[in-house]
Formats: sequence, structure tokens, C-alpha cells
Amino acid sequence: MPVPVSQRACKVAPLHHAAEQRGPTSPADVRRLSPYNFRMPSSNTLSATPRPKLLVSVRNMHEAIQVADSGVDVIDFKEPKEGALAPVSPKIWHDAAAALSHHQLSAALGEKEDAASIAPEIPSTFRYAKVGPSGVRSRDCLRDLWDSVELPPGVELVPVSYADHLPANCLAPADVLETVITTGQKRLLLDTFVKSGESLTDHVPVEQLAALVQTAHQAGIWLALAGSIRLSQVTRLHRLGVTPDCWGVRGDICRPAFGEGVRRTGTIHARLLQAWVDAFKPSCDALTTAGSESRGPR
Ligand SMILES: O=C[C@H](O)COP(=O)(O)O
Repeated sequence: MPVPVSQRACKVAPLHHAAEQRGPTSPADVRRLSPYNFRMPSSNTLSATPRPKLLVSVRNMHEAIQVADSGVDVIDFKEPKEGALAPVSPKIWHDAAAALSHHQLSAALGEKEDAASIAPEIPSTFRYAKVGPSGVRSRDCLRDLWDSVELPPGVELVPVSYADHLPANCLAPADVLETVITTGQKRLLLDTFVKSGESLTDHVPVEQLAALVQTAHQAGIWLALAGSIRLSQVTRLHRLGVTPDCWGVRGDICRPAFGEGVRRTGTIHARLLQAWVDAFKPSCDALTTAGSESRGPR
């Protein structure tokens, strides 16, 4: 029985300390905090990328069936009203496992200890389980967190990294990626923690995203990108060399509920969903590049 993260020497810092991390004051601090120390990839490397998968986040069975019928690759369960990576109830997981057995299913487990405690309840037919790192500020603690998540056999851990790592009070994406690589993890999702409209590219410049993709792929890591991404951004980023294995979306396929301005907590809109699905079809040029070389776990 692994020791829960909360009982280990590796304590996580509370989120309200995040503000203290802001504003590096010296060149040395800037270098230390800079999450990206990669070189830009060559266009040749990126042109050999196969078609990315599409992950869509849903909050209930009604949305899950709507998304399954549309033909997305991965149906991901999370409750958008409760945060970036909040889980839905385990009952919804089990209903999905029974009704959508031919689909790739994913579950957001939440952050640190919460994720570890709910993990054993995931149905064994789920493919992925996403775990958030907020409040985890060292590589050792991150490794301990991942080790503490006990998943049923066949369910793969997808460590999450936040592009806006300062408000999330956690390690920067490059540090998380390096920890993924050095600890033998196979996958990584780069998302945003604060869902207030700013997207992934508001926090990580395009060339740094491309470099993260290159580093992940050179190490055989499957990398997914998400974070208030719009479809127009995906096609543009793809042209600029940001070619992950998977794109994740919710907000851009939703319409806000009546009287509310927030899309991701609204309802999935069929036409918006279809536009994403169409862009990811092999027959569509938008995301298809030359070559079909396989890398890492697919
Ligand atoms: O895992 C991916 C996220 O659910 C994306 O959600 P978002 O597009 O609302 O940021």
C-alpha cells in the first residue's frame, strides 16, 4: 500500500503562495525560472508527424453520447464548473464504461492527493487518467504524486503540466516534461490551469511549444496540448510546427448557457463539434502532414 502523498516528507505548497513566485528579479532568476531551454526544431522533423488525435472533454452521459456519435478519438470526462481538471462522479465513469465500451475513454482525476484517492475507482476499460500538479513544486514530489496514483491495469496515467504554472503554483512545463522523461512516464498533457479565457499560447510562445513537442517526441513521449484552444489556432499552430499527438478541447465546442458568458461550462454545440471533428479527419488537409512515422505510445 503506497504512502499517501499527504503523509510524505514531500509536502506541496499551498496555492496562495503562488503570488510570491511572480516577477523574477535578476538575470539568474530569469534563467532559473525560464521553463524553456530547447532549440527550435527543424521543419524536417516536424513534417514527419502523423495526424493528431482529438480529445473532447464532456461532463455527463448526454454529452458523451453526442461526442461518441460525432467520431472524436478520445472522450474525456471532467466537470468544467469545478476547475481545470475536476473529476465527474464515478457513477458517470461506470455508466460510460458500460455504454461506450468501443470508445477510448479518459478521466480527469483532479489535483494531487484528490487524484490519488479517487484513482482506484476508474473502470478498467478507461484508457487514460489525467492527474494535475497544482501545488507541486519539486520534481521529487511530482514523481511521488505519480507513484501514488494506483490505476487499474490497462488505464494509463497522463501527467498534466500547466502552461500558467505560476498561478497553479507548480513546476514549469519544461520541468514537468523532463520529469516525465526521467521517470519513465509515457505521456503528458499541457493544459491551462486558470480557465478565464486566456489560451495556451497566451502563456507559452509558439516557438517554445514547438520545442516542447520536439523534445517530447525525441524522447518517445506522447504529448497532448489543450487550454482554451480555438480551432483556428490549431490549424495555424500546426503550420508553425506545433504538431502534438493529440489536441484537447472543450470551450471552443460549447455555447454558453443562457445568461452566462463562459463557453466551457455551457453545452456542446453540434456544429462547433463537427467543425473540429472534420478538421481532424485524414481526408482534411488542415492537420495532415507528410509521412506516417510512428513515435512513442499512440
Ligand atoms: O483536456 C482538455 C481540456 O478539457 C480542454 O478544455 P478547454 O478547451 O475548455 O480549455
